[in-house]
Amino acid sequence: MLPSRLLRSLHHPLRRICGVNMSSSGEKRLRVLVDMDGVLADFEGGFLRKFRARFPQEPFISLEERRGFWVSAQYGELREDLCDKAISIWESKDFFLELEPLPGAVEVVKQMSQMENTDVFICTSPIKRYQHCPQEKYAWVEKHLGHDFLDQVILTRDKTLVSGDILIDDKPDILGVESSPSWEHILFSACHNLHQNCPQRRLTSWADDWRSLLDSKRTPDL
Ligand SMILES: Cc1cn([C@H]2C[C@H](O)[C@@H](COP(=O)(O)O)O2)c(=O)[nH]c1=O
Ligand SMILES: [Mg+2]
Repeated sequence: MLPSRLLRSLHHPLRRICGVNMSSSGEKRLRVLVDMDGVLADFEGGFLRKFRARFPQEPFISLEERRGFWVSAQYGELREDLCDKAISIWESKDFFLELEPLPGAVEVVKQMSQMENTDVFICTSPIKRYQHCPQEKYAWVEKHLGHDFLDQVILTRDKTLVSGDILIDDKPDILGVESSPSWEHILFSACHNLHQNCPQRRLTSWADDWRSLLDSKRTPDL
């Protein structure tokens, strides 16, 4: 790796060849990956509302009682057939599109993406039943963040393959084929992970100090 002062004097394509993501002013750019379900979009709230509306006679799990990432698993433990009933909710048309943004999420992502030397990408996993979900995820981003933001959407079922400095995600275990992902996983607090003692640094909500978190990952200009 070349010293950053030397890299700054190089032309842009060479900087890229050297594998360093630098701005024209010579500072290293921070790449932030932001998850969607449970971080930007209220998956848990949207699920519970639609589950109760569709299956009013069935037992349900309140948000306070949620434990573990997989909604389907906890419903299956409650009663075996409830697992498939839960899955049928997020496989339905308009489920992903109609999710409400979590408080502050849209405003923060807009602010973050306007920060100097900061690139923000939405990194989200679609379900395998693809009839509605992938298209609705794009439509959600367009609706809440605008058409231009579609350039910054990454749909993948393996986030370990995506390079970045930070991944803000509510899933405590993010696994894939890459055993050593480039990003630091910042755990976004959600009803299902509140009671878990996880090793990651947390962002407790979008009212938390996300700016300091980003700054802690910026490398000082040498
Ligand atoms: C809770 C839960 C979620 N899913 C699906 C729904 C989303 O497509 C992904 C989560 O995506 P993220 O990028 O990790 O936020 O998982 C599911 O299939 N089963 C569940 O119980
Ligand atoms: Mg998530």
